[in-house]
Amino acid sequence: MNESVLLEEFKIKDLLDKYPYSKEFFNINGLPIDDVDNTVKDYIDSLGYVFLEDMGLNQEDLIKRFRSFMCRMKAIREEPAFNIRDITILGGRDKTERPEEKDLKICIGEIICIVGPTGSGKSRLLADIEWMAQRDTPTRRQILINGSVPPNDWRFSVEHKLVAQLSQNMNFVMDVSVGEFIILHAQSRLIDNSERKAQEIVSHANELSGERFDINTPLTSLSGGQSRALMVADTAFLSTSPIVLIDEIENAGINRKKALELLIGQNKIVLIATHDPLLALMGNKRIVVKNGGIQKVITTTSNEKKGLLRLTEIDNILMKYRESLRNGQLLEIGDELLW
Ligand SMILES: Nc1ncnc2c1ncn2[C@@H]1O[C@H](COP(=O)(O)OP(=O)(O)OP(=O)(O)O)[C@@H](O)[C@H]1O
Repeated sequence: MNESVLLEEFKIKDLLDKYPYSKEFFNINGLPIDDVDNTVKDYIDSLGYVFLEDMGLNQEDLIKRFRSFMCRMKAIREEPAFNIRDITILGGRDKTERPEEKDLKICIGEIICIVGPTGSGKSRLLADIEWMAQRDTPTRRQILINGSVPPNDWRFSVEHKLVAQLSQNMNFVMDVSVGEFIILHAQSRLIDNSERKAQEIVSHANELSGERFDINTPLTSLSGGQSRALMVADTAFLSTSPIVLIDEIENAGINRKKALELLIGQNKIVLIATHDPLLALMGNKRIVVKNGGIQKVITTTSNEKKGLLRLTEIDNILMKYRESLRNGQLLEIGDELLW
C-alpha cells in the first residue's frame, strides 16, 4: 500500500470515510476519537507519554503499527475470492479396507444429504472434506477443489476455511446484543455498512423462527431456535465458507425448509446429516455411509421429488398445527385430516 506512507496525514474523518475499517485500529488499541478533524499523525502526537507507555509504545511505534494495520487490512480485502465451483471426493477405503467404488463430485448450489447408522463414518466424511484430506486420514480419501489438489496452505488457513458448521446445540455466552454480535462479525470480514447487514440478517432470521427478536435483544436471551435461526442467517450472509455443514436441522424448531433455501440461495454447497425425509428429498443426492465407506450415492428420483410435494403439504399442515399449539390456540382440525 504505497498510499500508507501518507495515510497518517489523512484527517481522521477522511480516513474513516475512505477506509471504514480503519475505525477498528482505534477500537482495538483503545484510542478514543475526540476530534475527527485532526490528522492521524497529530492525534497520535497528542497522546500523552504515560498513555503510550502503558501500551509499551512511543509515537513512532504507534504510527508504524497504524501503517501495518492498514496494509494488512488492504491486503485481506484484495485477496482473491475463495472461488470454489466444485469439490471431488476420490474414494478411499472403508473400515475393512474395502475400496470405495465411486468418486463423487459436488457442485456449488447442491444440497447433499448424508445418511447412515451411528458410527458408520458420517462425521469422518465431513471431516475429510473440512480438512481437504490428501490420503492422509483413516479413510485415505482425497479431496480435490475445482478438480485439482488444493494448495497446501489452504488446509490450515483461517481465511480459506472450507466449512461453516451449524451444530445442533448453540448457546451464546457473549454479553452483547444481537446487533453488536453481527456487526463484530461483519467488521471482522471487513464488510462496509455493517449496521445495515445486521438489520438484514435479523430480518431473515425472524422469518425462520417463531418469536421475533431485534438487534437490541441480548444474545444470551435468545432461545435455542432463535439462536439457530440467527446462525443460519449469519452463515448465509456473512460466512465466506463455501460449504455449510448442518447437523440435524430438523430438531432446531425453526422453519427448516426456508433455512435450507436461504443457504442454497447464497451459492454454497450444503451438506446435511439428516433423518428427515423432507430434507433428504430436498437434496439432489444422498450419500449412504456404511462401515466407514461411501456405500452408494442415490440421486433423488423424479418419483421421490413428486412425493416431496405431498410431503411438503403434510409438513405445512403439521407446521400450521404447531403454530396454533405455540400460540395457545385450539387446533382447528381441517378437512385435510378428516378423511
Ligand atoms: N474408513 C474408515 N477407516 C477407518 N476408520 C474409520 C473409517 N471411517 C470412519 N472411521 C472411524 O470410525 C469411527 C466412527 O465414525 P464417525 O464418528 O464418523 O461415525 P458417525 O456416522 O458420524 O457416527 P454418529 O452418527 O454416532 O455421529 C471414528 O473413529 C472414525 O474415525
